[in-house]
Amino acid sequence: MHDQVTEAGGLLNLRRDELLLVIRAEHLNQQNLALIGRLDQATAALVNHELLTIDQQGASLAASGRLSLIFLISVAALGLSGLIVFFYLHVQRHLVRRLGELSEGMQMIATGRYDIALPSQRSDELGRLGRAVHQFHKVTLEASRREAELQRLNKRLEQLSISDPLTGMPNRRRFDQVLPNEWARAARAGKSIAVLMIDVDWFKAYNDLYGHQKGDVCLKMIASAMMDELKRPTDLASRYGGEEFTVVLTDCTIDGALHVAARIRQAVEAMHIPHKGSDYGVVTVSIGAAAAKPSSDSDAELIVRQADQALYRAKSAGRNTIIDY
Ligand SMILES: Nc1nc2c(ncn2[C@@H]2O[C@H](COP(=O)(O)OP(=O)(O)OP(=O)(O)O)[C@@H](O)[C@H]2O)c(=O)[nH]1
Repeated sequence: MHDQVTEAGGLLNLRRDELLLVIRAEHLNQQNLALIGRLDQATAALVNHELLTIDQQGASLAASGRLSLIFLISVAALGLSGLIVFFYLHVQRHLVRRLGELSEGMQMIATGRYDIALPSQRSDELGRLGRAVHQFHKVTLEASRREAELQRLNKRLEQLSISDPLTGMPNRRRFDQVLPNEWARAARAGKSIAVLMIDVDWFKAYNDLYGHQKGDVCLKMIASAMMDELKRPTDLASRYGGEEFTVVLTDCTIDGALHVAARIRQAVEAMHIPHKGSDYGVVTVSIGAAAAKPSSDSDAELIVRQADQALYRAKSAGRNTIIDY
Protein backbone atom coordinates (compact mmCIF):
# COMPACT_ATOMS: atom_id res chain seq x y z
CA MET A 1 0.00 0.00 0.00
CA HIS A 2 2.71 2.40 1.03
CA ASP A 3 4.53 1.60 -2.19
CA GLN A 4 1.33 2.25 -4.19
CA VAL A 5 0.87 5.64 -2.38
CA THR A 6 4.44 6.63 -3.01
CA GLU A 7 4.12 5.57 -6.63
CA ALA A 8 0.85 7.60 -7.12
CA GLY A 9 2.39 10.58 -5.27
CA GLY A 10 5.32 10.41 -7.53
CA LEU A 11 3.14 10.50 -10.56
CA LEU A 12 1.20 13.62 -9.35
CA ASN A 13 4.32 15.15 -7.89
CA LEU A 14 2.71 15.36 -4.33
CA ARG A 15 4.38 15.15 -0.95
CA ARG A 16 3.76 12.01 1.13
CA ASP A 17 1.66 13.85 3.83
CA GLU A 18 -0.38 15.62 1.14
CA LEU A 19 -1.02 12.33 -0.54
CA LEU A 20 -2.20 10.74 2.73
CA LEU A 21 -4.67 13.63 3.23
CA VAL A 22 -6.11 13.11 -0.25
CA ILE A 23 -6.53 9.37 0.40
CA ARG A 24 -8.28 10.04 3.76
CA ALA A 25 -10.59 12.61 2.15
CA GLU A 26 -11.43 10.10 -0.55
CA HIS A 27 -12.13 7.46 2.12
CA LEU A 28 -14.38 9.85 4.05
CA ASN A 29 -16.16 10.76 0.86
CA GLN A 30 -16.88 7.12 0.16
CA GLN A 31 -18.15 6.63 3.71
CA ASN A 32 -20.30 9.70 3.24
CA LEU A 33 -21.76 8.28 0.03
CA ALA A 34 -22.53 4.98 1.75
CA LEU A 35 -24.27 6.83 4.59
CA ILE A 36 -26.31 8.88 2.14
CA GLY A 37 -27.29 5.65 0.35
CA ARG A 38 -28.47 4.07 3.59
CA LEU A 39 -30.21 7.27 4.58
CA ASP A 40 -32.03 7.22 1.24
CA GLN A 41 -33.13 3.64 1.88
CA ALA A 42 -34.32 4.47 5.41
CA THR A 43 -36.14 7.57 4.21
CA ALA A 44 -37.80 5.58 1.44
CA ALA A 45 -38.87 2.97 4.00
CA LEU A 46 -40.17 5.67 6.30
CA VAL A 47 -41.96 7.42 3.49
CA ASN A 48 -43.45 4.12 2.43
CA HIS A 49 -44.92 3.72 5.92
CA GLU A 50 -45.83 7.37 6.02
CA LEU A 51 -43.51 7.74 8.96
CA LEU A 52 -40.48 9.89 9.24
CA THR A 53 -38.14 10.09 12.14
CA ILE A 54 -35.75 12.98 12.51
CA ASP A 55 -33.01 12.70 15.06
CA GLN A 56 -32.24 15.48 17.47
CA GLN A 57 -29.65 17.04 15.19
CA GLY A 58 -32.21 17.21 12.44
CA ALA A 59 -30.58 14.45 10.39
CA SER A 60 -32.46 11.46 9.12
CA LEU A 61 -30.70 8.26 10.02
CA ALA A 62 -31.59 4.96 8.52
CA ALA A 63 -30.71 2.97 11.63
CA SER A 64 -32.76 5.07 14.02
CA GLY A 65 -35.52 5.22 11.33
CA ARG A 66 -35.75 1.42 11.26
CA LEU A 67 -35.78 1.20 15.03
CA SER A 68 -38.40 3.91 15.18
CA LEU A 69 -40.42 2.12 12.55
CA ILE A 70 -40.26 -1.16 14.50
CA PHE A 71 -41.03 0.73 17.67
CA LEU A 72 -43.98 2.52 16.09
CA ILE A 73 -45.32 -0.67 14.54
CA SER A 74 -45.02 -2.41 17.93
CA VAL A 75 -46.76 0.48 19.67
CA ALA A 76 -49.45 0.49 16.97
CA ALA A 77 -49.86 -3.30 17.27
CA LEU A 78 -50.07 -3.05 21.05
CA GLY A 79 -52.55 -0.19 20.77
CA LEU A 80 -54.59 -2.14 18.27
CA SER A 81 -54.58 -5.24 20.50
CA GLY A 82 -55.66 -3.07 23.43
CA LEU A 83 -58.40 -1.58 21.32
CA ILE A 84 -59.56 -5.04 20.25
CA VAL A 85 -59.57 -6.26 23.87
CA PHE A 86 -61.36 -3.11 24.99
CA PHE A 87 -63.90 -3.44 22.18
CA TYR A 88 -64.41 -7.14 22.98
CA LEU A 89 -64.94 -6.41 26.67
CA HIS A 90 -67.28 -3.55 25.79
CA VAL A 91 -69.28 -5.74 23.42
CA GLN A 92 -69.23 -8.57 25.96
CA ARG A 93 -70.41 -6.31 28.76
CA HIS A 94 -72.95 -4.20 26.95
CA LEU A 95 -74.22 -6.38 24.17
CA VAL A 96 -73.60 -10.09 24.64
CA ARG A 97 -74.43 -10.02 28.36
CA ARG A 98 -77.57 -7.93 27.82
CA LEU A 99 -78.67 -10.10 24.94
CA GLY A 100 -78.05 -13.14 27.16
CA GLU A 101 -80.20 -11.56 29.90
CA LEU A 102 -82.97 -10.80 27.39
CA SER A 103 -82.91 -14.29 25.91
CA GLU A 104 -82.88 -15.85 29.40
CA GLY A 105 -85.82 -13.61 30.29
CA MET A 106 -87.74 -14.73 27.20
CA GLN A 107 -87.04 -18.38 28.04
CA MET A 108 -88.29 -17.86 31.59
CA ILE A 109 -91.45 -16.17 30.29
CA ALA A 110 -91.94 -19.10 27.90
CA THR A 111 -91.77 -21.55 30.81
CA GLY A 112 -94.31 -19.52 32.78
CA ARG A 113 -91.92 -17.75 35.19
CA TYR A 114 -92.55 -14.04 35.40
CA ASP A 115 -90.40 -12.96 38.37
CA ILE A 116 -87.63 -11.61 36.15
CA ALA A 117 -85.76 -8.27 35.82
CA LEU A 118 -85.00 -7.20 32.25
CA PRO A 119 -82.65 -4.37 31.11
CA SER A 120 -84.82 -1.56 29.75
CA GLN A 121 -83.19 1.68 30.93
CA ARG A 122 -80.87 2.11 27.96
CA SER A 123 -81.70 4.52 25.17
CA ASP A 124 -80.20 2.39 22.36
CA GLU A 125 -81.55 -0.60 20.41
CA LEU A 126 -80.80 -2.88 23.34
CA GLY A 127 -82.94 -0.73 25.59
CA ARG A 128 -85.74 -0.72 22.99
CA LEU A 129 -85.47 -4.50 22.78
CA GLY A 130 -85.54 -4.70 26.58
CA ARG A 131 -88.64 -2.50 26.70
CA ALA A 132 -90.31 -4.60 24.02
CA VAL A 133 -89.58 -7.73 26.05
CA HIS A 134 -90.92 -5.90 29.12
CA GLN A 135 -94.11 -5.09 27.25
CA PHE A 136 -94.36 -8.69 26.04
CA HIS A 137 -93.75 -9.81 29.63
CA LYS A 138 -96.58 -7.58 30.88
CA VAL A 139 -98.96 -8.79 28.18
CA THR A 140 -98.04 -12.43 28.84
CA LEU A 141 -98.43 -11.89 32.58
CA GLU A 142 -101.87 -10.37 32.05
CA ALA A 143 -102.81 -13.19 29.65
CA SER A 144 -101.69 -15.83 32.12
CA ARG A 145 -103.56 -14.06 34.96
CA ARG A 146 -106.69 -14.03 32.80
CA GLU A 147 -106.17 -17.65 31.83
CA ALA A 148 -105.89 -18.64 35.50
CA GLU A 149 -109.03 -16.61 36.25
CA LEU A 150 -110.82 -18.26 33.31
CA GLN A 151 -109.76 -21.69 34.50
CA ARG A 152 -111.02 -20.86 37.99
CA LEU A 153 -114.35 -19.63 36.58
CA ASN A 154 -114.66 -22.67 34.31
CA LYS A 155 -114.03 -24.94 37.27
CA ARG A 156 -116.62 -23.02 39.28
CA LEU A 157 -119.06 -23.23 36.35
CA GLU A 158 -118.44 -26.94 36.01
CA GLN A 159 -118.97 -27.31 39.75
CA LEU A 160 -122.23 -25.32 39.54
CA SER A 161 -123.46 -27.34 36.60
CA ILE A 162 -123.28 -30.54 38.65
CA SER A 163 -124.54 -29.05 41.93
CA ASP A 164 -128.02 -28.42 43.20
CA PRO A 165 -128.33 -24.72 44.09
CA LEU A 166 -130.77 -25.28 46.96
CA THR A 167 -129.00 -28.01 48.92
CA GLY A 168 -125.45 -27.65 47.53
CA MET A 169 -125.32 -31.41 46.99
CA PRO A 170 -124.65 -33.05 43.59
CA ASN A 171 -127.60 -32.79 41.18
CA ARG A 172 -129.18 -35.22 38.76
CA ARG A 173 -126.66 -34.33 36.06
CA ARG A 174 -123.88 -35.49 38.38
CA PHE A 175 -125.84 -38.64 39.20
CA ASP A 176 -126.22 -39.33 35.45
CA GLN A 177 -122.43 -38.96 35.04
CA VAL A 178 -121.42 -41.06 38.02
CA LEU A 179 -123.82 -43.99 37.81
CA PRO A 180 -122.76 -45.34 34.36
CA ASN A 181 -119.09 -45.00 35.33
CA GLU A 182 -119.57 -46.86 38.59
CA TRP A 183 -121.77 -49.39 36.83
CA ALA A 184 -118.99 -50.14 34.30
CA ARG A 185 -116.38 -50.24 37.06
CA ALA A 186 -118.50 -52.75 39.03
CA ALA A 187 -118.93 -54.84 35.86
CA ARG A 188 -115.15 -54.98 35.38
CA ALA A 189 -114.49 -55.78 39.05
CA GLY A 190 -117.38 -58.29 39.32
CA LYS A 191 -118.75 -56.27 42.26
CA SER A 192 -122.31 -55.40 43.25
CA ILE A 193 -123.69 -51.85 43.08
CA ALA A 194 -126.85 -50.43 44.70
CA VAL A 195 -129.17 -47.46 44.21
CA LEU A 196 -131.62 -45.88 46.65
CA MET A 197 -134.50 -43.69 45.47
CA ILE A 198 -135.73 -41.48 48.32
CA ASP A 199 -138.88 -39.37 48.30
CA VAL A 200 -140.24 -37.02 50.99
CA ASP A 201 -143.71 -38.09 52.17
CA TRP A 202 -146.71 -35.79 51.73
CA PHE A 203 -144.47 -32.94 50.77
CA LYS A 204 -147.11 -31.15 48.75
CA ALA A 205 -149.10 -30.93 51.95
CA TYR A 206 -146.03 -29.66 53.79
CA ASN A 207 -145.62 -26.79 51.30
CA ASP A 208 -149.30 -26.01 51.49
CA LEU A 209 -149.27 -25.95 55.28
CA TYR A 210 -145.97 -24.21 56.00
CA GLY A 211 -145.15 -22.35 52.83
CA HIS A 212 -142.61 -22.90 50.08
CA GLN A 213 -139.73 -21.28 51.98
CA LYS A 214 -140.15 -23.61 54.96
CA GLY A 215 -140.39 -26.42 52.38
CA ASP A 216 -136.96 -25.37 51.06
CA VAL A 217 -135.47 -25.39 54.55
CA CYS A 218 -136.96 -28.83 55.12
CA LEU A 219 -135.38 -30.18 51.91
CA LYS A 220 -131.99 -28.79 52.95
CA MET A 221 -132.23 -30.48 56.34
CA ILE A 222 -133.13 -33.81 54.73
CA ALA A 223 -130.22 -33.51 52.25
CA SER A 224 -127.79 -32.81 55.07
CA ALA A 225 -129.07 -35.71 57.22
CA MET A 226 -128.85 -38.05 54.22
CA MET A 227 -125.24 -37.11 53.39
CA ASP A 228 -124.23 -37.55 57.03
CA GLU A 229 -125.26 -41.20 56.78
CA LEU A 230 -122.94 -41.99 53.85
CA LYS A 231 -119.58 -43.16 55.14
CA ARG A 232 -117.64 -44.14 52.04
CA PRO A 233 -116.09 -41.44 49.82
CA THR A 234 -117.29 -43.28 46.71
CA ASP A 235 -120.96 -43.16 47.81
CA LEU A 236 -122.86 -40.40 46.07
CA ALA A 237 -126.06 -38.71 47.28
CA SER A 238 -127.76 -36.37 44.83
CA ARG A 239 -130.96 -34.39 44.46
CA TYR A 240 -132.77 -36.14 41.65
CA GLY A 241 -135.39 -33.41 41.33
CA GLY A 242 -138.12 -31.78 43.47
CA GLU A 243 -138.45 -33.65 46.74
CA GLU A 244 -136.75 -36.76 45.35
CA PHE A 245 -133.18 -37.88 46.10
CA THR A 246 -130.92 -40.75 45.00
CA VAL A 247 -127.94 -42.51 46.49
CA VAL A 248 -125.39 -44.61 44.57
CA LEU A 249 -123.63 -47.15 46.79
CA THR A 250 -120.56 -48.74 45.20
CA ASP A 251 -119.37 -52.26 46.07
CA CYS A 252 -122.66 -52.76 47.95
CA THR A 253 -125.14 -55.68 48.03
CA ILE A 254 -128.89 -55.32 48.66
CA ASP A 255 -128.32 -56.04 52.37
CA GLY A 256 -125.88 -53.16 52.62
CA ALA A 257 -128.24 -50.91 50.65
CA LEU A 258 -131.14 -51.73 53.02
CA HIS A 259 -128.86 -50.99 55.96
CA VAL A 260 -127.95 -47.53 54.64
CA ALA A 261 -131.60 -46.89 53.71
CA ALA A 262 -132.67 -47.70 57.25
CA ARG A 263 -130.15 -45.23 58.68
CA ILE A 264 -131.36 -42.48 56.34
CA ARG A 265 -135.05 -43.07 57.07
CA GLN A 266 -134.31 -43.04 60.78
CA ALA A 267 -132.16 -39.91 60.62
CA VAL A 268 -134.93 -37.95 58.84
CA GLU A 269 -137.59 -39.09 61.27
CA ALA A 270 -135.28 -38.32 64.20
CA MET A 271 -135.10 -34.64 63.16
CA HIS A 272 -138.75 -34.35 64.28
CA ILE A 273 -139.68 -31.70 61.74
CA PRO A 274 -143.36 -31.10 62.51
CA HIS A 275 -145.73 -32.04 59.67
CA LYS A 276 -149.45 -31.83 60.44
CA GLY A 277 -150.28 -33.23 57.02
CA SER A 278 -148.41 -36.49 57.69
CA ASP A 279 -149.82 -39.63 59.33
CA TYR A 280 -146.65 -39.67 61.45
CA GLY A 281 -146.84 -36.00 62.58
CA VAL A 282 -143.25 -35.38 61.42
CA VAL A 283 -141.47 -35.23 58.08
CA THR A 284 -140.54 -38.73 56.85
CA VAL A 285 -139.13 -40.34 53.70
CA SER A 286 -139.95 -43.49 51.70
CA ILE A 287 -137.09 -45.42 50.11
CA GLY A 288 -136.89 -47.92 47.23
CA ALA A 289 -133.69 -49.99 47.07
CA ALA A 290 -132.19 -52.06 44.27
CA ALA A 291 -128.82 -53.76 43.86
CA ALA A 292 -127.19 -55.63 40.96
CA LYS A 293 -124.00 -57.30 39.86
CA PRO A 294 -123.72 -55.67 36.45
CA SER A 295 -122.55 -57.48 33.34
CA SER A 296 -120.67 -55.61 30.62
CA ASP A 297 -123.69 -55.58 28.26
CA SER A 298 -126.24 -54.40 30.88
CA ASP A 299 -127.49 -50.84 31.36
CA ALA A 300 -127.28 -48.71 34.51
CA GLU A 301 -130.80 -47.43 33.78
CA LEU A 302 -132.04 -50.88 34.84
CA ILE A 303 -131.17 -50.44 38.50
CA VAL A 304 -132.71 -46.94 38.56
CA ARG A 305 -135.99 -48.30 37.19
CA GLN A 306 -135.93 -51.11 39.75
CA ALA A 307 -135.30 -48.72 42.67
CA ASP A 308 -138.07 -46.45 41.38
CA GLN A 309 -140.54 -49.34 41.27
CA ALA A 310 -139.54 -50.31 44.83
CA LEU A 311 -140.12 -46.69 45.93
CA TYR A 312 -143.60 -46.73 44.39
CA ARG A 313 -144.35 -49.84 46.42
CA ALA A 314 -143.00 -48.20 49.59
CA LYS A 315 -145.41 -45.30 49.04
CA SER A 316 -148.25 -47.71 48.52
CA ALA A 317 -147.21 -49.59 51.67
CA GLY A 318 -147.95 -46.52 53.84
CA ARG A 319 -144.78 -44.38 53.43
CA ASN A 320 -141.97 -43.86 55.96
CA THR A 321 -140.76 -47.29 54.89
CA ILE A 322 -138.13 -49.09 52.80
CA ILE A 323 -138.83 -51.67 50.07
CA ASP A 324 -136.25 -53.54 48.03
CA TYR A 325 -136.90 -54.53 44.44
N1 LIG B 1 -140.36 -26.19 48.87
C1 LIG B 1 -140.05 -26.94 47.82
N2 LIG B 1 -140.96 -27.80 47.34
C2 LIG B 1 -140.65 -28.58 46.32
C3 LIG B 1 -139.41 -28.48 45.69
N3 LIG B 1 -139.38 -29.38 44.68
C4 LIG B 1 -140.57 -30.03 44.67
N4 LIG B 1 -141.36 -29.52 45.65
C5 LIG B 1 -142.70 -29.91 45.98
O1 LIG B 1 -142.76 -31.26 46.40
C6 LIG B 1 -144.11 -31.65 46.22
C7 LIG B 1 -144.13 -33.06 45.77
O2 LIG B 1 -145.50 -33.45 45.80
P1 LIG B 1 -145.99 -34.85 45.28
O3 LIG B 1 -145.14 -35.25 44.09
O4 LIG B 1 -147.45 -34.78 45.06
O5 LIG B 1 -145.64 -35.82 46.39
P2 LIG B 1 -145.95 -35.77 47.91
O6 LIG B 1 -146.87 -34.65 48.25
O7 LIG B 1 -144.62 -35.71 48.61
O8 LIG B 1 -146.65 -37.09 48.16
P3 LIG B 1 -145.95 -38.48 48.23
O9 LIG B 1 -144.68 -38.41 47.50
O10 LIG B 1 -146.93 -39.43 47.59
O11 LIG B 1 -145.78 -38.78 49.67
C8 LIG B 1 -144.73 -30.66 45.23
O12 LIG B 1 -145.67 -29.85 45.90
C9 LIG B 1 -143.60 -29.80 44.79
O13 LIG B 1 -143.99 -28.46 44.58
C10 LIG B 1 -138.47 -27.52 46.20
O14 LIG B 1 -137.38 -27.35 45.73
N5 LIG B 1 -138.85 -26.78 47.28
